[in-house]
Amino acid sequence: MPDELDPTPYDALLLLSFGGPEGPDDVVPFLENVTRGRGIPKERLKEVGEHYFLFGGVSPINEQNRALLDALREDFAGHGLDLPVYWGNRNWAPYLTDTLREMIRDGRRRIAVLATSAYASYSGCRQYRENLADSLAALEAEGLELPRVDKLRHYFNHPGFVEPMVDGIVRSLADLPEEVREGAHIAFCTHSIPTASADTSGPVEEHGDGGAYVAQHLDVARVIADAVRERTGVEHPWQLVYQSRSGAPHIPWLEPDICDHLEERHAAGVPAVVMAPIGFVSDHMEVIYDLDTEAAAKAGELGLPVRRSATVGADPRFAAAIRDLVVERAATERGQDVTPCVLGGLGASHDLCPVGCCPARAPRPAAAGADSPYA
Ligand SMILES: CC1=C(CCC(=O)O)c2cc3nc(cc4[nH]c(cc5[nH]c(cc1n2)c(C)c5CCC(=O)O)c(CCC(=O)O)c4C)C(CCC(=O)O)=C3C
Ligand SMILES: [Fe+2]
Repeated sequence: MPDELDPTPYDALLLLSFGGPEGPDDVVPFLENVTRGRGIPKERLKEVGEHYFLFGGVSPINEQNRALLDALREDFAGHGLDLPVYWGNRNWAPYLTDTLREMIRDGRRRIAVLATSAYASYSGCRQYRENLADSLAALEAEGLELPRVDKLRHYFNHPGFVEPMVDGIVRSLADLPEEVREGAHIAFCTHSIPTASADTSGPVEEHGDGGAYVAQHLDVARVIADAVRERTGVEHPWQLVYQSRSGAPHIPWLEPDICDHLEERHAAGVPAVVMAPIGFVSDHMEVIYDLDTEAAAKAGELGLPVRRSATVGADPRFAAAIRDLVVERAATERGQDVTPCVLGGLGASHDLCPVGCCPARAPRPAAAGADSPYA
């Protein structure tokens, strides 16, 4: 029997994700959920709807979360961590409020929350905390006694998140034709966000332009590029690039876009590019459409060989990293000294988001942070 790991004070883990449509009839209501009050142009929405219809109206994200749940349950059972795992989404069933209601009915009082977003930013952090606050408010209005929810730290620099991505890039390089392999560049890809949200994603005084969002991506990209060099013996030049821009054209978002980057690299004589989607936890629509479909088509037009490396998905090392994050935070909450497991130069990010961290355009209640209205 493995040693028992102590999850005290936690009595459950909640996997908190985005959600996605599971058939053609789900697409429009899903997009309405995503974009409510977000000021996204109608044209952009029609276009994004088409991306989903191209895949039969099914986003892969829910299946991937089910696979991650299986991996987590297997990992916890195999390591003597007795902690039930639940799943709730922001934008599609199972909805967060329904999952939290079920958790309360099951007697869960202190819940660790893992969001399927590895980096700081409004979209990846505070928006999930607002979703938690909204759900808690709804359940309080139903007369239920609220549990305490704690959001686990950003895990972009956890080895269990980084190592599977290194493997994936090494595999993608090996998969390129031999004559272009050595000269290949790596494009580390992540979701573009408005530059104003990037700048406020963590203290600009500390991180400079692009805030914590850009700094965290650059830090992990450097770690991955170094590890790839160690594995292949080749120095592959790299750059952080962006994808999936939405919003109105006059609002500045992070650049360059991956498609422009491929054009620019091709013009500069670069023989091949590996697109490494480090901003995403699994192969969801942003990856299978924006990279595998759109950017791959652009590369095809250019005659530029490209490969897209794997996301962590349900890799057992990622499940083990999540176990580590739970056990680490549990020990911290019990007042013990812990040494967080991290790579790179930034160190472990905060357990508790400080007041005003990654702000929304209009202030709204957000749970699981220093400015939470809940215990
Ligand atoms: C940083 C970030 C992540 C990564 C972190 C994380 O994973 O959380 C992410 C993930 C995701 N984004 C997703 C889908 C969408 N995001 C949209 C819109 C937006 N995303 C934004 C940012 C991010 N998004 C932003 C600033 C907007 C503009 C509107 C707003 O300010 O809110 C829209 C509206 C249409 C469009 O404009 O594209 C859709 C449909 C899906 C599900 C995919 C699937 O179904 O497989 C996932 C995992
Ligand atoms: Fe998004």
